[in-house]
Amino acid sequence: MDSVSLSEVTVMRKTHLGFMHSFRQPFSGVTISPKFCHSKGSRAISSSVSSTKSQYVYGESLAATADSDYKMNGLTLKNRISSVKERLLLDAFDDEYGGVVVDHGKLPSSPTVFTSMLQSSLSDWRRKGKKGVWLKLPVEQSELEGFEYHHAEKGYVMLTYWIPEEEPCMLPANASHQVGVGGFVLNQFKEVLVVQEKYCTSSNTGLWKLPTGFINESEEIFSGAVREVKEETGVDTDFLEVIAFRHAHNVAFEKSDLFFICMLKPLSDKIIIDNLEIKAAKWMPLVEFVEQPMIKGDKMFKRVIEICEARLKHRYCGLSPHRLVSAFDGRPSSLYYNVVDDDDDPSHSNCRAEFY
Ligand SMILES: NC(=O)c1ccc[n+]([C@@H]2O[C@H](COP(=O)([O-])OP(=O)(O)OC[C@H]3O[C@@H](n4cnc5c(N)ncnc54)[C@H](O)[C@@H]3O)[C@@H](O)[C@H]2O)c1
Repeated sequence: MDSVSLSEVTVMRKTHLGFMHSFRQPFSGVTISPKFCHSKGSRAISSSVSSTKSQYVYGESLAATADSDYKMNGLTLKNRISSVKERLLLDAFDDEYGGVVVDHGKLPSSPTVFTSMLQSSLSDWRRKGKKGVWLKLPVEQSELEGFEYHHAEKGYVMLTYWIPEEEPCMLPANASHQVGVGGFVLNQFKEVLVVQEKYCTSSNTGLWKLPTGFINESEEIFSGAVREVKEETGVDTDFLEVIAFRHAHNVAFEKSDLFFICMLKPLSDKIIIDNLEIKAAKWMPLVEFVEQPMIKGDKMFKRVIEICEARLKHRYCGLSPHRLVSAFDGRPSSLYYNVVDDDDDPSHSNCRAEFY
């Protein structure tokens, strides 16, 4: 992913950012402490940028005394802020996970003001019990001599520069997708394993849904689905098939989303929920699950359930993973396909597998 996830931003007087020495203010006075947030799943960022516009709009009625002028939020202000720095906070929005997203369009141009506002803002967010802070550093506000941001990981920011002026830039773009998985787990009583999420949009409050999550870096889809179901519900499962996948765009900070819906066979039935993410989990009769207005009225989930039901009746067949090494790149990998009929060995057909 190409955004920096900051669990903590420490403001210091001197610059310790290595290459970021070349950043124009306001960032050259800021050190990002390496106290990184452990991110669950492959996504270092989340789709939570769909934030609710809210409170942290400050900076008005400044009784500043003058050293030099600077611009902020369209207002001409003074650069001496000692008398007001406690009151000056960065513009930010709440996200749906109890965090804040700083409005990067309204960052002050003065380094002193930025440093002070960041300090005050962090104190304010801490006091209010906020969790994750998202702070985007626009490339326009840096002096990188023509370099562009390519992507960022926890320990670095990768920059690129294309030298030949007469040739188009051929450097490959950053990764464009996040990969999610959902588990459809059905028991012998025709009950499906469902959860209620702790953090969700108001329209989804009370919805019983399939366990979903993101796969980790270098994790297989089949093991990621089993892990997510285990983490959220405590139920052990065996992977059976990818039943369908959805491709959606502009989901997380402009990145696309691949969502693999997987059929899993339950190996246990005792539910132990993950209190951090999940409000409740249970085995719910499939008929009741399907009757929920949000499922009934949602084209995707309605179709997913129809496909799963067709699969239960052996009228449909999903894709199962087959491990192989391709001579093309020499890497072990998983090829997902279905074996509908294998005359030599009918037991090979993944479409004959039962669910419980
Ligand atoms: N949740 C659904 O109802 C739903 C519906 C359709 C598709 N999907 C797919 O499921 C996959 C996973 O999506 P999801 O909705 O389970 O993921 P999500 O956005 O709920 O994130 C998973 C967990 O990560 C944590 N998290 C995410 N962003 C955070 C933030 N900004 N701050 C703090 N914590 C944060 C939360 O604990 C959250 O429960 C995706 O591919 C998505 O397209 C989900």
